[in-house]
Amino acid sequence: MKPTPLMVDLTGKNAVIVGGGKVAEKRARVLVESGALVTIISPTITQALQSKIGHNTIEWKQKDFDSSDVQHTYLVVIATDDEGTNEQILAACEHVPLVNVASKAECGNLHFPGHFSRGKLSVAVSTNGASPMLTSRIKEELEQKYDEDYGAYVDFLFECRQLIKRKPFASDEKRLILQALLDEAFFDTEKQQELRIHIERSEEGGDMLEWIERKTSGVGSGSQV
Ligand SMILES: C[C@@]1(CC(=O)O)c2cc3[nH]c(cc4nc(cc5[nH]c(cc(n2)[C@H]1CCC(=O)O)[C@@](C)(CC(=O)O)[C@@H]5CCC(=O)O)C(CC(=O)O)=C4CCC(=O)O)c(CCC(=O)O)c3CC(=O)O
Ligand SMILES: NC(=O)C1=CN([C@@H]2O[C@H](COP(=O)(O)OP(=O)(O)OC[C@H]3O[C@@H](n4cnc5c(N)ncnc54)[C@H](O)[C@@H]3O)[C@@H](O)[C@H]2O)C=CC1
Repeated sequence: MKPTPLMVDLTGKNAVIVGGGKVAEKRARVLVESGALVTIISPTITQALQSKIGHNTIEWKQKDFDSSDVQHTYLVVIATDDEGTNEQILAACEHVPLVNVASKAECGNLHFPGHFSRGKLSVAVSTNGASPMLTSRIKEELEQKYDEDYGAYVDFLFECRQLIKRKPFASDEKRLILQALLDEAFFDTEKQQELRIHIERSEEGGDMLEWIERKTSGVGSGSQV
């Protein structure tokens, strides 16, 4: 497998997880959050999974796997603790677009990276299966650096960018303004509010840049976050 990081929309897609253990539990959480319609095929499931059945979008078929379970599905997670069964499931998945093999990741075409979100910011870490523990450590470091408050800051950047896109500024000015918004001064919510108002009123890119320069330590001064 030669992995390519992509963002994928799974809303309303059928996803089958075979196995109901700890790995199935982790994958079910991610898939339900992404809006997929999840079916678990397994004779047993964990307590945590049991508490989710019937709510949101998880269904449980309490049975051993057979090949009809993976017809008409977009994504399959193979996560039983029986290697022979896992191989049999993989053989039945030829037509399935996305397949994750929990016990032998390189046999499928889908990996689950270590991942967290802060509002619109999404951070995913992968070592291409070399060391899940290193992934976990790097993810934890980044979670501390980009803490819970970061989501609101990314929302602010999103809003400003939408406003700036609609302005008649020259494209190089737009670029400089978008870059200047990354100055750490704009972590401050009062300054964010002032800036929003100023962008709304402003018709001149040059003036806008001068105003930002006065509010921050200067465009391109290296204090970007
Ligand atoms: C390919 C991949 C996923 C996939 O797509 O299935 C994969 C594959 C495998 N993991 C295995 C083992 C372990 N995985 C963890 C933990 C995590 N594993 C995660 C991701 C990934 N693991 C993907 C690649 C990520 C990358 O590219 O770096 C994390 C980050 C995210 C998550 O799982 O949600 C999560 C950290 C949670 C967090 O902090 O967020 C631990 C440690 C623990 O549990 O504490 C162990 C035991 C120690 C060890 O073995 O290292 C085995 C062997 C199984 C066996 O022995 O049978 C395989 C199979 C193989 O190696 O082929
Ligand atoms: N990718 C990853 O991050 C990791 C992968 N693994 C691998 O993932 C696999 C699953 O691990 P865990 O969830 O910890 O195992 P587990 O033992 O907690 O759960 C296994 C599940 O498979 C079910 N099962 C067994 N035979 C079945 C069949 N014929 N049809 C349907 N379901 C069946 C069992 O009822 C049970 O619910 C193992 O092969 C393990 O090596 C383990 C740890 C991490």
